[in-house]
Amino acid sequence: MASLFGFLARNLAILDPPEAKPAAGSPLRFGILGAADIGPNALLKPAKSHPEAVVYAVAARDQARAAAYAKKHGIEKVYGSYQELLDDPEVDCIYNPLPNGLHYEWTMKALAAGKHVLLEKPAANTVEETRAMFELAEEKNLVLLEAFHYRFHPATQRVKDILGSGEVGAIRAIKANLKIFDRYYKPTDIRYQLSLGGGAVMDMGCYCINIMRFLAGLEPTEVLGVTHQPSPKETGPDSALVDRAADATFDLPGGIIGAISCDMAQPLTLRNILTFRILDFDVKITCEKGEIYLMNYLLPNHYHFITIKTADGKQRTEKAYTFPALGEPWWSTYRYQLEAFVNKVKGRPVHHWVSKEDSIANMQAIESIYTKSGLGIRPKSEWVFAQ
Ligand SMILES: NC(=O)C1=CN([C@@H]2O[C@H](COP(=O)(O)OP(=O)(O)OC[C@H]3O[C@@H](n4cnc5c(N)ncnc54)[C@H](OP(=O)(O)O)[C@@H]3O)[C@@H](O)[C@H]2O)C=CC1
Ligand SMILES: O=C1OC[C@@H](O)[C@H](O)[C@H]1O
Repeated sequence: MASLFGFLARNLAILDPPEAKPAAGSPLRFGILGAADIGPNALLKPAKSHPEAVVYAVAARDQARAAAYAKKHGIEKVYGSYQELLDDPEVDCIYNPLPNGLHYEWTMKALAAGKHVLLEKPAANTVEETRAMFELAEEKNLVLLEAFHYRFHPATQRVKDILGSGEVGAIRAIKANLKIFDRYYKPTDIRYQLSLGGGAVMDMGCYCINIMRFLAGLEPTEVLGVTHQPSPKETGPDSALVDRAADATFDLPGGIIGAISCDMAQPLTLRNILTFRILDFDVKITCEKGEIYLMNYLLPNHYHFITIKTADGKQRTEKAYTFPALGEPWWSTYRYQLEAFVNKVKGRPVHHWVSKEDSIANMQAIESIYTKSGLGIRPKSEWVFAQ
């Protein structure tokens, strides 16, 4: 009963977080590029409970759309073009949730305008673009973070700590899944458009790859095999080049085998429903002296569990919603991420981070899968950076 109450209380607070009292000094003013669907969960709600973050402006290609979004979410300033927002000197930080294929262009423009950037995953369409963005951020002494929000949550870090403790011994294999059911995304969704950087490996596989690399603490040396399903024909002329779903296996140093499985439209068959395959956000780490399983690594703030099986046949379950000295049970992955982002911009220590090298290596693994599958890497931006 107590845990049911905890679940409900936590999830109600995630939906409508308590408002923080503004801290003394000037808050960081964020501007959002695009009236994006993910904006409320990834930034607007987390900022509400952050004493030093304010979402001050939004820009959309259509000013009326930006105005409607601003009204709905209580955003002060509205722009009818992304560049106008970047030109606003009142904006300190940009949140870039544009389609993947536009990440590079608008992140480069934001950095060139002197703004820190919280950039949605995957960082860009290619490794080359990813590297260029991070190099410009370094050159300009600005913060750039690829928004792998799940990495900032205590549950993810707890799994990493258990692995590091030696309790279950060395890792032998990691299998990460991320699947969502059919009809969750419409055929017109950005995720199905090749020119916008579509594909399951880009959209969902990027998380599977990221958690595999993070937990192993190693980079894959080779893609051993890939299978993929093309997107439905009604998604557009490039559907054959846009993976609706993909499975890949990797060789990691030390003989570790990594496997990922992602699907943007898992068929709603009775078998898939009964075997819990239609919503699958889990990771299993098989080790020399046991096994760890994390159910829901993507959004563990809503609900998750970590099962630890040891060689002596014992099994226990853990949950981690807060760090010993940071967070509230209702803090979402995005709220933990915002905490780190604000601290980084303010020059303070951060509890966790996703580095430049990490983002480049993740993109490298994505490219390796697309190359091995024969689909080819996603098209690089036609926009050319001229400083
Ligand atoms: N961290 C997370 O949990 C999540 C991350 N994401 C990532 O965020 C990004 C956006 O995803 P999501 O919010 O679902 O996307 P949306 O479909 O809401 O698109 C985001 C914005 O892209 C803009 N846009 C610009 N050019 C185009 C174009 N040619 N076609 C369509 N849209 C365009 C639109 O802006 P305008 O308003 O100006 O028209 C739109 O508001 C992706 O990179 C995705 O991977 C998505 C979901 C969850
Ligand atoms: O968090 C997420 O999960 C589902 C994906 O399709 C989305 O883009 C993403 O970032």
